[in-house]
Amino acid sequence: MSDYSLGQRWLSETETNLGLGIITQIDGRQITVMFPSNGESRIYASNDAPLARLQLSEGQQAHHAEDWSFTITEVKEQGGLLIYFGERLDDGSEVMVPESQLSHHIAINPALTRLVAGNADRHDLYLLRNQASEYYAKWQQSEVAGLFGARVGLLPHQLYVAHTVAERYHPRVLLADEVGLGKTIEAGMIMQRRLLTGRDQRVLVVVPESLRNQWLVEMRRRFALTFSVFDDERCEQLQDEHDNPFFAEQLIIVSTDFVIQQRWQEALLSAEFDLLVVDEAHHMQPETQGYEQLQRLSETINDVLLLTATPEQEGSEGHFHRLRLLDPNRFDSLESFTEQQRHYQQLASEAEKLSGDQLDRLLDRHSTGRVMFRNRRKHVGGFPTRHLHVHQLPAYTPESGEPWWLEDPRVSWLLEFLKSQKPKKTLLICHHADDVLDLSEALRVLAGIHAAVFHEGMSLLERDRAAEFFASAEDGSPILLCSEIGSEGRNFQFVQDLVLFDLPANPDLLEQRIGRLDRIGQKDDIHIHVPYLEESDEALLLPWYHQGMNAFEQCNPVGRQVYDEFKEQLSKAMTTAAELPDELLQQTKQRHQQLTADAEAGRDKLQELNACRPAIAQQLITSIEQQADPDSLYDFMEAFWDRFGVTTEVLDEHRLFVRPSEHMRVPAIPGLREDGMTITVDRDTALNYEDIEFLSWDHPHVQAAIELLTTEDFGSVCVAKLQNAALPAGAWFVELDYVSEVTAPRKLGVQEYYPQQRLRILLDSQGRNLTDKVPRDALTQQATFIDKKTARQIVKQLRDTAQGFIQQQQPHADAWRNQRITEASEEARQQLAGQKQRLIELQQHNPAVRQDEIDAIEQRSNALLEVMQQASLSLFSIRILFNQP
Ligand SMILES: Nc1ncnc2c1ncn2[C@@H]1O[C@H](COP(=O)(O)OP(=O)(O)OP(=O)(O)O)[C@@H](O)[C@H]1O
Repeated sequence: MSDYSLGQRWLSETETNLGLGIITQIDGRQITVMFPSNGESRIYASNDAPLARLQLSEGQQAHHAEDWSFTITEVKEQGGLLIYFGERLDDGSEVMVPESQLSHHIAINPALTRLVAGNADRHDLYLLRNQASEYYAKWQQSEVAGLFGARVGLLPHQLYVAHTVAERYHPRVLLADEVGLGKTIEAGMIMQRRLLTGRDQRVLVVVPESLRNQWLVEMRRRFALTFSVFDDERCEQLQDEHDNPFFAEQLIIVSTDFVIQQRWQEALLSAEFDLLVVDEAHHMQPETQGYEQLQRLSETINDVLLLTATPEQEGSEGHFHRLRLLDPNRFDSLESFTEQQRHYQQLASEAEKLSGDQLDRLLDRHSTGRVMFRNRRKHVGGFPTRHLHVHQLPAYTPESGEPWWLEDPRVSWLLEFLKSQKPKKTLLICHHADDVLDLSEALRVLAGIHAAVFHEGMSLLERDRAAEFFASAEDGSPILLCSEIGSEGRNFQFVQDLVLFDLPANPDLLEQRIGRLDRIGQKDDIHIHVPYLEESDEALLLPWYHQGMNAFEQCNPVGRQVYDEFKEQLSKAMTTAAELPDELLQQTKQRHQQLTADAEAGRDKLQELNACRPAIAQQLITSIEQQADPDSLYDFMEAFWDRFGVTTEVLDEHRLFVRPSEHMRVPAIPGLREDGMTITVDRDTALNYEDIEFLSWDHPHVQAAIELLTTEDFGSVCVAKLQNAALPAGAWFVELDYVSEVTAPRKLGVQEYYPQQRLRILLDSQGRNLTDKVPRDALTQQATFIDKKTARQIVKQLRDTAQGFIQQQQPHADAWRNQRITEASEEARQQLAGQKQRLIELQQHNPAVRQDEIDAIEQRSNALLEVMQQASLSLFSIRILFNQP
């Protein structure tokens, strides 16, 4: 008598992806099975059909074709058909479901489906799948996920800032490290961690036009982040296809001028960016269009990073307003902010006695605390010495009609200087673009030198080409002539000689100019040359800076304050005197010393306490170094490439070439270029060879490999052989891996509290739980390959018993999941209560703290607790180990 009846549900053993089929015809020696998932039918010989009957049991969950689920309480058979009795999950009502009414989407887990269908993969694919899942869980839970993959040296101050800021639910901070300490790198790291962990998805970067390309290149080169530059032309083109052109990309760079012109204001405001980054933010001055636009953007975008090395370059009021833009509750009045600054010294001595949360609270309440991070060279260390070389030259009176450069003694000095410099390179900065053009003409006419130039009259492309021409070691230009736009943000640390052809009156601008050379990556001492004419402005400014403030050879954090106090006297002296009056010099000196001492004991001390906590920074570095584990990463990827048909060719100890082959298991793997790519897992090699891929757990190709292995079926069921003489022949074990995770809108940031969780259960052939007694690795070491045919036979022989065991374990797995939910909920509740408390405390001092912000924390907490209750539990993989000594 045939086992088959019309209406029975069967799985195809060879094509489990067809879902659950239904017998629609039994015709002598043939049966027809229809698969509703794609409407196709298959005809099989009834004596040899590769089919497995789906028989669910008591306690299991099943899914009805009308899209509801139920828990089976009883199973009966009637005329060859199974009838399931049970309780609906949604309304608790009792139901009776003939098997023909089951959904074709198999409600049970894919691993179990494959087991039932008698399918098994190779042991190595199973191991790879489990490794991928373990690595993913580890990565998700790592406090440094997203910080592995940047092509940078691991510098404590940068990692501390990046980690602290990226951790916040909605970070809004001013990154104000001194010039050249790596604010762009910090911003990149914050972005990377937030993008990879799903906290942010859409980023808008606003930078001065002169830095647009540098940002683009730096983000690609250091972080493998591909930004798109948007300008008028690009937006106009995109307007045809998109109502809002900014939705065309996720990572966008625009220039500050683009934002200021306001043409795209409404589109920018409604483009749903998660993170706004503004470089050289000191230019955004209150009561300007730029500031207003920035303010509006910062009101609609939750996460904001403002970057400036000289926060007070345009005055302290502007600084206050930018802080206010970040946290209007904390910085509600200029008067109280100014008043607070008067007490910084007292605060600093109190703060020095505190640590951890107590310190944070104090800094938060009474200084720029949470909102501003300023690291200083002095504390970072390792910077080269700066040397000043002054060259006094006679004044001259221009003769009418002649170009000035024919007579100006600074030009002849420059020619001699360049001769003596060969083959070293020189950067020259002066204020005006006109002077740059004239000097370029002078060098060409008088000495046949082709100078690279960089000024606001050039297109962006021309500027970047000029910078490249200058940087080229073999045939590049010996000098780059820059107007003031080259004095901010650019990277020229491969140069050691800076000529200041004129001097700015603002000390912060001077610091910015020197910062082009004095930045991370500068390996040698720096030489600053100031050729100046007697009786010129520079003849006064030079001693004012040098003797008055030592501003050339040292960083000058109080320069702007000194300038504010003396600018009128200085400007008057420049119009009336040939030399700096001694009295003014002495006053400047005294005041500078005093302000420096005050700042050291007050403002700077507080900033230092906030900007980097060395023990935490060191811990982050240790975590990255330990968890990066390049050897395991390499082994894992090598096994992956091998199983998925990617060819590899060893180039040297640290470099490997990988390329898709014709025998790929899947058509394409994200992050792997079609024409192949050279990779390394070694950080130093990645820093030395910028054109090769730095593979880390953060890299898109590694992430794609992990996703492929864990979300598809590869390796979900396997059979392996044990050869253990201490055990009877035929003894067997089943090892189950469960995964629990929460699906929720990414912005809720649920993985912070409930990352993917894993549970392992090992049972022997009597169903006894041996999980704690026999670790996974011990079994893996003894396990050997079994051929596919034997594996299938074993699966078919054991699947019913194994299924029964799995069913028995369900309550245990459920209890484990519930425990995880309870723990994660408690952690979320406590942490969010702390955040709420901070705002409530602030509100007591500052009525501007809005109730809706406090409510927002409460709402997030409630939403998190709710979604975590829905954490899924799935059987991720099944391994059967069969003893054949
Ligand atoms: N951790 C690092 N590893 C390698 N290079 C780094 C690192 N940090 C910074 N750099 C390099 O040092 C230079 C200065 O960094 P960056 O441009 O981020 O500084 P910045 O503080 O933004 O400068 P500025 O104040 O001039 O705007 C850049 O060339 C950058 O690539």
